Amino acid sequence: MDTPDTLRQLPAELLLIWHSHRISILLSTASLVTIIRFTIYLRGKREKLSVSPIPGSPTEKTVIELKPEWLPENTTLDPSALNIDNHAEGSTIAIPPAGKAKKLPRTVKGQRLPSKTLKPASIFNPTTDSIQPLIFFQSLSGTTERFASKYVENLSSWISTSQPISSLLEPQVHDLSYIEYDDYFISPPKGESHTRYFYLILLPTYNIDTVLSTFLENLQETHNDFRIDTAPLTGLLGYAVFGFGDKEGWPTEEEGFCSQAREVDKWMARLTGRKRAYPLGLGDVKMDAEQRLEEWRFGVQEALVEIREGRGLGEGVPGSGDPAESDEDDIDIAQDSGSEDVLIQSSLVNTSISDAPIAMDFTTYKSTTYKSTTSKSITQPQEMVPVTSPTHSALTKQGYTIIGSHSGVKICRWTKSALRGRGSCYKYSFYGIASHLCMEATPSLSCSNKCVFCWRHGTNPVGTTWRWITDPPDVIFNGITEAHYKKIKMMKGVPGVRAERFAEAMRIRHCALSLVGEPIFYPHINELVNIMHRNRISTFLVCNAQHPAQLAVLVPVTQLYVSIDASNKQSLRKIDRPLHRDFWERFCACLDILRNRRFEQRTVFRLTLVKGFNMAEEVKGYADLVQRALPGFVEVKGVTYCGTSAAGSAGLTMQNVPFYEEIAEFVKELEKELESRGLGYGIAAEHAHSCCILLADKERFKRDGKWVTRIDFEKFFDLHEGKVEGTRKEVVDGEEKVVGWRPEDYLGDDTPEWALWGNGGFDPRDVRVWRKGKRPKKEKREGEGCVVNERGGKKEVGAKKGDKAIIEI
Ligand SMILES: Cc1cc2nc3c(=O)[nH]c(=O)nc-3n(C[C@H](O)[C@H](O)[C@H](O)COP(=O)(O)O)c2cc1C
Ligand code: SF4
Repeated sequence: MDTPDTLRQLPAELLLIWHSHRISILLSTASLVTIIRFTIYLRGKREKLSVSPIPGSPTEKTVIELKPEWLPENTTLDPSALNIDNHAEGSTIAIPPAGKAKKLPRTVKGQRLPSKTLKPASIFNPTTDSIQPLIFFQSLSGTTERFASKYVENLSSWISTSQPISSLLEPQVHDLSYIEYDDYFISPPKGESHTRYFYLILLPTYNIDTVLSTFLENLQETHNDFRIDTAPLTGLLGYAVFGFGDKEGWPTEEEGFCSQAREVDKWMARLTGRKRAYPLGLGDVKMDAEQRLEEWRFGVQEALVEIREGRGLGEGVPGSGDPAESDEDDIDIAQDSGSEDVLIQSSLVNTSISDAPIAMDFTTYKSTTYKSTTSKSITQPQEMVPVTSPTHSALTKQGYTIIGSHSGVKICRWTKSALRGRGSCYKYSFYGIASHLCMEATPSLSCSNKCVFCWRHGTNPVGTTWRWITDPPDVIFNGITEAHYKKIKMMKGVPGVRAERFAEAMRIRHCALSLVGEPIFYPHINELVNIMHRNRISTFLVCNAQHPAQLAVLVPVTQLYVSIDASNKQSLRKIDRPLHRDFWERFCACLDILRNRRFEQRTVFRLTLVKGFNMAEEVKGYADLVQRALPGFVEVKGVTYCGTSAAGSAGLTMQNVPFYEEIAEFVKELEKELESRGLGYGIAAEHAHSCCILLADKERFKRDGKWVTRIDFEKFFDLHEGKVEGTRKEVVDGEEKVVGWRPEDYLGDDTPEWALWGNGGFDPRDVRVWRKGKRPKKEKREGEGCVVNERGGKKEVGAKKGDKAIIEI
């Protein structure tokens, strides 16, 4: 009978317990719920963080459907045939095109550029004249004298074995302490009628008054003497100067390293009317003088051969200045693009789109014929940029060399800057690419977008399909490298070019396949990339995310870029003005392919921010795209004003150019947004001079807590050649096997301190040069990583109309 009573009393008991303990019960329940929720959150976060794990084990891949219309015109896609190195593209399945009619094989027509005959130097007649090298030196304590006599010995022995001996005479040596300056430095010596002189000057530096100071004064006086021509030594065949100094006491050029040799080089340029035959060589007597002098000797010998063969000093950089040259001379000609993204106002590119000679809008890609702007039906493949076309001459005037009929190469302004020791582009700070070792080229001048900030689409062809006569990859490779070397050689007389960098530049180490147009448009891009790798040239390839079929089968490059010009469909349409109707689907497919292939190569998003177009309110959108493709890196750059009518008609003005602080702010927000989604990206490095900031995947590109964004290029080539085994594994026939390498296999050195976020990104070993009147009154750091220059209190960071770069080096 007890039980019913107890049951009856239970509600009252429970009520009593509730009343007396309700606070502790409520508190305990709340704590328990919090603990459970927190644990779930933490787990979720850990799981999310591992979306980009280091793949020790097989990685999942999604099947991406390639639509038939995405496949290149006149081709059928056979990924396995193109899968030259057995990389893992098999899992990015390219579904064969349903019902795509087989066409006849594409016509491949190689075309070698007709070699331009160089004008013989008027002053030297190779059949009748001979070259007399005169070696001048000055030495106070004997070091330069010793180097000079060794130099003469080596040069003489080279001359004695070089053919024809008759045209190159045995060198004569003169100690500057014992000659009459007027015999040699007011006019060339009066010798035999067919003897022409070539001066080589070897000098130490003394920051005290010595006989060297007298020599320098003499050169200066001769130049300024109103009775004498300002360039009385133009009759010389050429000259070259080598300086000896001591870095222990004078560590940098700014602090006086070899300053007198630099002065003499400058005065000789004026007196000879710019007859510098080889860049100024500099050697540290306690370190590398011997090696530098040997390199310089080889360079001088090459110059002598050129003269002997009637080619003079080469063509030189057009417009490299007037005879009154100085260090402030700017070698960049007005229409020099500077780099892939630095855009400069130029009348040359101020061509309206409607005037573009062969702009073709293939929005009806299914048709078998297409119409040019002249409405003429064309059924046969044509040359993309025929030699006779206005496009060819416009691009040539802008400094491009056109190879065959659809490839181009151009020397970028950073390459020139690095040759002069004035700093490399951001790719040096981030990845270790020294700009003087880098070639910028494209195998396709044509593109399928008409981006508002691209100044080239006024002159370069556009189209959605490849319907041109196709040049073979070896012809392109030979053509672009030859043209690049020729352009480098043209720099040898430019003031400030350093002999050792000039010598190094004669071996291309890197290729930026990004110049203009769309490189993966070229049907043999894989073979071209393989030729580069075989020649141990690294490849940085930038594509516009409009060609998923080609991207799916691209062989792994050293670093693969996708331009992310907007975060959503509307914005992308406005910015890129794509020719493809299904541009957004193509774009998304490319992101999925990039995700699938992120363990085969380093993948990068390149964001170009345009204020008022693709910046405000788009952080979340960009984060969505990063989450979708999981690139290893995100490079964020500010657009630079291009000033073309195309840009103007798209409503782009100077107001659209973001300040560096705005870019930095954007990047910080993006980092926060990615972090909130559990994606482990952090701000790794910056290059304030080109308004560029790098975000990287912390899980993959940090080692022992330090950023490792740099690349071990030699290791990359060794992996490519199979000298070293990679560590990328996949399940093949039910078994886990090594199938290739992964980006982690060719990580380089730690990112240098000066390149890290917050330190500006300028290599302290280079010399920072400001154009006249442009040096900021004050340079200060505002917040983390933002460099703000103040000129008269006005902030001037970012590009500005008429400026090649606001923060110059
Ligand atoms: C008093 C003095 C001043 C010097 N000043 C400089 C200088 O300003 N910059 C430099 O690079 N080296 C400087 N040096 C280093 C010399 O250029 C270097 O030792 C050179 O090899 C000397 O050459 P010589 O033995 O042929 O005279 C200086 C050396 C001395 C003794
Ligand atoms: S990557 Fe090469 S081509 Fe591009 S800007 Fe730098 S140096 Fe020039």
